Amino acid sequence: MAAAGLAGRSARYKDGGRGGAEAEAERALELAREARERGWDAGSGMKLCRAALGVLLLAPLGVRAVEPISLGLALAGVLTGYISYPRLYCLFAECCVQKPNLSRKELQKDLNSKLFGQHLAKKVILNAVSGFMSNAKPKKPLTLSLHGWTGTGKNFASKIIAENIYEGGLNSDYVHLFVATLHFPHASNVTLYKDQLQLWIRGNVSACARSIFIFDEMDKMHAGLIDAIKPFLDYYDHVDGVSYQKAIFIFLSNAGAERITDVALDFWRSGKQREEIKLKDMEHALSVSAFNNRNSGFWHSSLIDRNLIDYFVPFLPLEYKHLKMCIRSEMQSRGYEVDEDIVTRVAEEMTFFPKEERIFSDKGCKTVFTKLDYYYDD
Ligand SMILES: Nc1ncnc2c1ncn2[C@@H]1O[C@H](COP(=O)(O)OP(=O)(O)OP(=O)(O)O)[C@@H](O)[C@H]1O
Repeated sequence: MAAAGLAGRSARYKDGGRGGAEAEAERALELAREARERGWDAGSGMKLCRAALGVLLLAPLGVRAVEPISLGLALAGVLTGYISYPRLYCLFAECCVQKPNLSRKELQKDLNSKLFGQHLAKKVILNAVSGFMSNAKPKKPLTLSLHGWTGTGKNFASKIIAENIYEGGLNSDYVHLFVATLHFPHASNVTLYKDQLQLWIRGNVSACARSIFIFDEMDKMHAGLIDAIKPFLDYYDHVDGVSYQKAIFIFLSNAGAERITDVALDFWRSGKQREEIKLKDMEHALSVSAFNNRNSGFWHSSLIDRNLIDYFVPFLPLEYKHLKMCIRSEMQSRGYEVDEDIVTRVAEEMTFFPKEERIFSDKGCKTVFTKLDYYYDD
């Protein structure tokens, strides 16, 4: 039906008399508008508009030499094909909701094979993200707050989530990363940042409802700034005509890392496996410590107060055996054969805490890769 309607529209244009590249561009724009009305996302609409612009730009380069009706037919055919078969279009260009049915299995496989020593984070992320993505009408956006010691995989886990939703992962047009010290450096500009943040998020969610926003260094964000996005995270169907319910917000922070370490240390000292640690052993404590920590971007934040964060996800400090796993994985990704002797030597160069027991790496897996360079410097 849709294809017939659009084909009919372009057939009528053929007799319209103007011909030429301008008219083709107009037709393409009209098709783009119609595609948008039919519920296509704005990102794809924009790309169709760009296609129209392309025709206009090609005109002076001799495209006019092509017989206008054939050109029109070809262009309309391609555009109609794109509109009738969005997936076809998405084979060639990035689309909003590129993988509409996120594969729970793929996400699970990625988390299991890539993220080491984080049984709690894996479980929460898998259930939260796959459940949210399979819900056609979520009541609010998904909000995850990832907490833990440096180098334990918070950014890495966000990358895995992004890659399972958009092929471009963190480089996708629909995934946006904010780093507190880079994007919001000056305390005196908080009011300005609040306005900019709202505008940026509103613009991007209007273009793609399934946008992903990652806020790194939440513990360095000026208090109060993050509250600017509270209306977008709440249970509203629309805010000023825009629905935020399909977006994903991920907050990363070191706040609460001491609390997580204390629990992990208690388990270790009492001879229990770290895999026995349950989410309930930490989740509440994490939200309280983020809320009460003056140095946290969540300090007295209404996002916590109003229960708008869906999950507080603890990242456990990494042990010697996890560092070895990171090193092996890096060797494989560089195409080297795993050399256990080098793995051990690199892992032993790292420093561990607490001083007496030396259990947890104080930089997580963060610097093991540069240390590896030393052994392959030939
Ligand atoms: N648990 C882990 N499993 C596998 N690799 C990891 C893990 N933690 C860290 N890494 C590796 O170390 C790199 C740095 O980790 P990442 O940036 O995710 O740490 P982070 O927790 O975000 O640290 P920070 O709080 O300092 O920002 C990752 O890109 C990844 O390669």
